[in-house]
Amino acid sequence: MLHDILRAPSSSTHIWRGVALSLLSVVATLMFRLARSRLRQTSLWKIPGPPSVSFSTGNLLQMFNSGASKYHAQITQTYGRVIRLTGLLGESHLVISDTKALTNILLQGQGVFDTPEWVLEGNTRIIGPGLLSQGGVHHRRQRKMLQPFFSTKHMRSLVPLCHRVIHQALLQEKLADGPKEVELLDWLGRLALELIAQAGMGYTFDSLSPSSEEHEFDTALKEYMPTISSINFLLRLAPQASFWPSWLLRLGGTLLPSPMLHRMMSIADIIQKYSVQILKDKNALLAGGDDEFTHQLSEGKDIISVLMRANMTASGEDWLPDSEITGQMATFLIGGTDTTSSAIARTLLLLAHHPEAQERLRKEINDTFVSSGDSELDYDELADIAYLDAVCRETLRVYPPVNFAARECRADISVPLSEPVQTSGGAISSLFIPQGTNLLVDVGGVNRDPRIWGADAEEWRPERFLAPLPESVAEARIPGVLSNLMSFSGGPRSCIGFQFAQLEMKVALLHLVRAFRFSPSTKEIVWRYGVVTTPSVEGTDAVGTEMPIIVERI
Ligand code: HEM
Repeated sequence: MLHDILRAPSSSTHIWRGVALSLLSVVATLMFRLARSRLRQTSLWKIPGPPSVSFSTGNLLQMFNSGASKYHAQITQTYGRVIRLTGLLGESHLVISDTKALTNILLQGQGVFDTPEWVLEGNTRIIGPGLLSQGGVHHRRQRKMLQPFFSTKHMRSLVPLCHRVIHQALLQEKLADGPKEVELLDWLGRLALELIAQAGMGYTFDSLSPSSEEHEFDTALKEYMPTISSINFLLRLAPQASFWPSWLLRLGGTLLPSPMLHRMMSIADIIQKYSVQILKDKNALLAGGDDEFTHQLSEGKDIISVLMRANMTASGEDWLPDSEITGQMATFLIGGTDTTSSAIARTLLLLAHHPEAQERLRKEINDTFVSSGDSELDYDELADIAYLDAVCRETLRVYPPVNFAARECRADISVPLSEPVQTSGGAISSLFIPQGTNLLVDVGGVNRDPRIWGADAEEWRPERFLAPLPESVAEARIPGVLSNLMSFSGGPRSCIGFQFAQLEMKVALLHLVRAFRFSPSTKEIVWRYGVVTTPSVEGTDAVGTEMPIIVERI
């Protein structure tokens, strides 16, 4: 048919001829780019890795599905610290847990390794221009501007707010009696949402008041991670559409027969709608004068309020457009909600399965309250509860909520390895990474590496952090922003909220473990692998997340 169109003499077919030629040139360009990138990557073919199971999707379906944690553990065990996976149409991906290579990759600087274009483009379309969507110099500028809000000094000032929000949450009726089975994940999600909304934006969604119905925003946030994980493949095409206007992209998305993509589009709309509404409300407060502004929940000291106030007198490149402020809000809500609720949920479930650890933690918490003599603990008193710190670290080590950090190599480079890797072409002591290669920083691979942590690396044993760690841990020089762990990644793109996340975990566990005893429900909990690992009940649908647990007031 294409042949007929190209040969058709009639002038009425000129348009069709033009369309066909354009299509041909797009396909030819894509084929050329594909061939060039595959040729560039031939040096990676000798790297050990599982055989590809599909010409079109390689190993990606095995690696990125909700039950992939077993596959992930199996390939790490079989192929070691540098693994080649096959991606779309024969593309090579590297999964790396070699700490020397990771130090070079993560700390190298964003000129060489940065978040992949497809992730940045997808985030821009879904979240807006926040920290998770920016690369290179734009990212550095935003990061520098936001960093002071995540400093230890600022964290100290947030402790009273965290206590207050958690007390408010504990007044919620369904946790008041017991023993009874409670779906705790939803509650933890609302808690994490309120904490980041109040501390980061001086705003409340009121999602903790006893009478509040499930807010559409809570639902959207809860479904965000499972939904985005399930459209991973489509997002990889995002850079091809980077020049498309939003309306055309939306039309294309609507026409694609993918219910999960449609759900993602409505989640993005809901997040956008509320971010814009929050900014509008705050602008109204700001217009009411300084008094009104400082009477917000955060007394005007939250990140967004400070940015807005600075914006009033800013000019040139210091001035932030509304889209960047709302993009930042959406970034914090997405980056700081599911991750934290998943970490607290995991810790409580582990404590439910390890009653002796739960008792020990409760005793240490109660002893600290007695010796402090205060009704509330400050930042240093919290930090001094050694077992609480050990429980949080060990949970983040064995069960990191985020399994991978993604990077794309922007220039040909060789990185040194901690130990030689046996390839089909002989042993190599440095790894050549061609430009354009996608990498997965294997967070769990480092955190649970038996050669670093010992033979019991897979075991949850908080006591390991109360004694000196094996020398192999220091020798590994793990490049994580949280010492010895990769759970928050490392380098200029590491988790900016890592101190806040730990503060939230500690304050939540402090009050929950003091007031309630937790034991496992009879329902089997499975942890679904995705951008963030989330709990659900065995046999329920792919985006449903829940964690029933038995709660009893002490
Ligand atoms: C236990 C909870 C959390 C975990 C495990 C976690 C983990 C991570 C990881 C692994 C990354 C990717 C880093 C990379 O690509 O190298 C990240 C990025 C990020 N996280 Fe977290 N996170 C948590 C909580 C939070 C919280 C509470 C916030 C609050 C604002 C937050 C905000 C962010 C942001 C904005 C980024 C992007 C940083 C950038 O690109 O510069 N996270 N997080």
